[in-house]
Amino acid sequence: MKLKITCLQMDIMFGKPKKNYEAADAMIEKALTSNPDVIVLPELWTTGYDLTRLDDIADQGAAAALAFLKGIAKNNHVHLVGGSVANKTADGVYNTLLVVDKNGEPIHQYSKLHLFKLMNEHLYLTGGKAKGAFSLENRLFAGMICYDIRFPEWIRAHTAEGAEALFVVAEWPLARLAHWRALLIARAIENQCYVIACNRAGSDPENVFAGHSMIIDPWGEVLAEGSEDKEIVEAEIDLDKVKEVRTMIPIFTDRRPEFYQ
Ligand SMILES: NC(=O)CCC(=O)C(=O)O
Repeated sequence: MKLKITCLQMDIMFGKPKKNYEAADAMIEKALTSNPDVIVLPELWTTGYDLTRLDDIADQGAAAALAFLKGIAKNNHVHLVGGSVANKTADGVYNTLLVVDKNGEPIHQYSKLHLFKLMNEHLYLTGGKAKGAFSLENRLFAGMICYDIRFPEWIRAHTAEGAEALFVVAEWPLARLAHWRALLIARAIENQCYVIACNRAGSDPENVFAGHSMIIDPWGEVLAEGSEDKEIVEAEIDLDKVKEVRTMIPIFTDRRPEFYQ
């Protein structure tokens, strides 16, 4: 089964949701001209890392982001891995990834499990408590958020249950670009899955971000990679290749988890 994937490597205006909705809308309009099956947005794309102002700018129950994504998905018949947003709830603000299918139905939410202390997430955000697997077109995927890719056991918990592609939404700084590339390629090779990673471009008061959104196949080949600038990164993936690679080198049957604890 083939899917055309488009990553929106947006620049994100610090703490300016209205401007970011306008920017996303314009970029989606452009991306739709190549008829993608799935459009992916980056991490915290409505607010950026303006964490000290979350009381004012976080999205109550992710309602505004969901309304926006639902409209785009339904009007254009396109699936959206709608990045993540600062999601204000009764028990705290979560960094929540949103998935809306091409009928405009919100089918999945995943809140970032591992909070990144170097960017003060632990001071302002609440860590998620549930897994990131979801089903689309009858195939199993997993959604992950940025720092999560440093936890191979967390990714494996999803691929061992059958996830064939990993969507990673991110605000990954340029200072650690080498880690970003190596970790994503390693996660693809060791899990024999597609990795579709959408990072932001641009900068905020603390960081310059890396861009370099990547689409990697289950053999570890990079199918598409962005530059450091704002751009659209696209590739076609063929999910049948996952089975091919998993049959050639059968790590999921050869692994011996009973010895791993
Ligand atoms: N937004 C993030 O989670 C950044 C993670 C990161 O930069 C890292 O090095 O890990």
